[in-house]
Amino acid sequence: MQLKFSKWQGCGNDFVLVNGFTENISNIQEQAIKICDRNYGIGADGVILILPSSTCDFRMQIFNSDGTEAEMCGNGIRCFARYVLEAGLSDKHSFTVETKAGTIIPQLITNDNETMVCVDMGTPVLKGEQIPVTGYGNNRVINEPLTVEDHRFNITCVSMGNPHCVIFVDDIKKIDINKWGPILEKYKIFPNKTNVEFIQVINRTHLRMRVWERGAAITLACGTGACASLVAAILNNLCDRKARLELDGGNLSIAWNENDNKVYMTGPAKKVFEGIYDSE
Ligand SMILES: N[C@@H](CCC[C@H](N)C(=O)O)C(=O)O
Repeated sequence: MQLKFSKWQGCGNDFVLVNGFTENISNIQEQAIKICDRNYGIGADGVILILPSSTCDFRMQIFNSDGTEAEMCGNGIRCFARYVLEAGLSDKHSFTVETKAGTIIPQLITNDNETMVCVDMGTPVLKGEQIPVTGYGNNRVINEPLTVEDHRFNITCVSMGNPHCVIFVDDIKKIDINKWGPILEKYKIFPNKTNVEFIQVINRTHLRMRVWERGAAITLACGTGACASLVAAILNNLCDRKARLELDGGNLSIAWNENDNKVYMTGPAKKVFEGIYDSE
């Protein structure tokens, strides 16, 4: 199979983008594992398909590096938006994208030769059963104690279409993400597993974040995770409605708007290279 692709990154969270209008991948989940392999494949945190939609301008599908399909991807949708314009699939600078998390609306903004993408990420989901997190019914899960292997965490759970478990820590450098990330990702109260964010509050407009992603392990950034973390910080009265999220791979500006209850994310997206992938 020969596949035309381009490789993109948003804050170092990297993706292989494939134009589903012209390319056809059979066994996408199996192929995503091979494509994302950093030694034997192209190497990426995920594979994103750009597809036609019957309800929106486009449809996005995102597969993690372990082949599982996720509902949404914040860094990925910014790459998606720039790809659509660059590939000439649209000449509009804002359009609607159908995802498994609902309709997402990115908008491209160019200032001083730099293009950023501002995304209407929709309304955060806060009810336990809808996130989903078991054991809390339809209540919110805010700063709830969780003891795992004798270690006590305090968790705040938010869905941005995909599930996130946010943990505030005093010193992010002291957290062993490789140990706790996979344990929490698969912990029994998360029926669909979860992404796990560790946050150190620097001040009310600056949060430092590290992430363990469901289906992908540690990544340099997670856009939906940054949105969920800002919401979690506001729910715990730790920050203002708008803040800078400092991730390992760059910065995102996130705001939770009081008027429409939606979360807005602004950040970069860049093409790294393009090519043809030859899979056996
Ligand atoms: N990195 C993405 C999220 C990708 C999906 C996630 N691993 C999941 O399984 O929910 C982002 O930028 O949001």
